[in-house]
Amino acid sequence: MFKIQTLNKIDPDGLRLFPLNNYEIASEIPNPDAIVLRSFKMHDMELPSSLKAVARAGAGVNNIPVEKCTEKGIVVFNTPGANANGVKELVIAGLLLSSRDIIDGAAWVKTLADKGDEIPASIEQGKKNFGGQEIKGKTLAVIGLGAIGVLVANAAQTLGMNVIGYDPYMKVQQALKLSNQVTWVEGIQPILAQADYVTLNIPLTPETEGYINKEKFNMMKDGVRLLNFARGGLVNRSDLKEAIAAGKVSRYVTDFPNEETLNMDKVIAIPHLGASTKESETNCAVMAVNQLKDFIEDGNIKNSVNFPEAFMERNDGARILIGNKNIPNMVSQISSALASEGLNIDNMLNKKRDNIAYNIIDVTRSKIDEQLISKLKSIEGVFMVRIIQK
Ligand SMILES: NC(=O)C1=CN([C@@H]2O[C@H](COP(=O)(O)OP(=O)(O)OC[C@H]3O[C@@H](n4cnc5c(N)ncnc54)[C@H](O)[C@@H]3O)[C@@H](O)[C@H]2O)C=CC1
Ligand SMILES: O=C(O)CCC(=O)C(=O)O
Repeated sequence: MFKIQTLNKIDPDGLRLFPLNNYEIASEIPNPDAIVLRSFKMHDMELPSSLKAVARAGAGVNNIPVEKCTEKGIVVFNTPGANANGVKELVIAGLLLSSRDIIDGAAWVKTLADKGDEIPASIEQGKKNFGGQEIKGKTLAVIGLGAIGVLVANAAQTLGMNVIGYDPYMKVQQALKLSNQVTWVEGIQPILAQADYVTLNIPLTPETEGYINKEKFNMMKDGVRLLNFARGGLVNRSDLKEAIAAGKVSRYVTDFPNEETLNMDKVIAIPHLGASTKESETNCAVMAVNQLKDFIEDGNIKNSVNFPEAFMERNDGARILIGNKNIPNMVSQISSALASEGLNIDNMLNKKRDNIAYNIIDVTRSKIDEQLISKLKSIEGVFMVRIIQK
């Protein structure tokens, strides 16, 4: 029986893919084999020694101690692109909310509820206070052309915006999806200088923390509208406050408000709703669960943020999974250890990512003595060993 701990509410259409005869799923469960979560912050959590994998039903992994997981041989997955359409639609809503005074206007019109027959005339009289501008013909800078950024760029372009994009690390598969009407800009200064609207669609990492700061605000046009559906920590709050007070930023739309931004003028705050649609929640849960099952049952890895991609068809024998430092002479030491137990390697995959390597080894024997685990773990550089018996 595999034990799965859920740290957030996970869409049932995903969870039901775990066959109940083989999996136990609960929000509190001792010695879990794997964790599935959304935005729960794991940084202060003790990682149980039983834990083999963490699956983020979503894109951002800044709530997971990825480095610590890697050291402990815990594979961390996310679900690239699975909620991108949900976020794209909210970013488009954010573009419109920042352009038309829909929120204030809708709140004001409610105050007329007891005015009876005077309501139509009051509306016509008062609506001048809630005017706006159209997005057509305006320039939108998309910072980060990943799953969400590309969808936002393409959609905004079809709404008549002049769309420019910036992403020094853009993947080929994303480039192929980007409309040829979107202009690629090489530097951050030239893209910010042209934009009437800026949307942030990059991950929060130690490198991007406080990415939008005084220096970047100074590169922007006066009255720019800034949309942040990525993470609150990307924007330096005190610099934002100054930029709003100086009229540099005319609207800040954020899916990640906090005490400071909620108390700032010109801020449109949304309670992290980017991926809160049935479609996105199901897509993320289904992808997370399928990836997790494939890893737990067969050791295959797809869409991990810390381990290499690895897939090997199984034979009729047992499977050995080994994580080790990416240093010379590991494969030969591992092979010798297996040979010393009389095990015959039938098939083997060795994949590398940065400073780690991951091996899937199928042997001809269907049952292996579990003491092989400690033998393999005693090899210097090996940090994870698992045996999947047939
Ligand atoms: N509001 C919400 O509910 C959601 C928010 N997000 C946030 O949006 C972020 C992006 O999501 P996806 O597009 O799915 O991820 P992704 O990984 O497909 O795209 C991120 C892109 O940002 C680029 N990038 C990284 N650093 C950059 C930099 N310094 N300058 C310019 N580009 C940079 C990468 O090359 C990549 O193309 C996530 O990391 C997450 O924080 C994601 C999903 C839902
Ligand atoms: O699961 C959620 O609602 C959060 C989605 C998100 O922020 C992400 O996927 O990075």
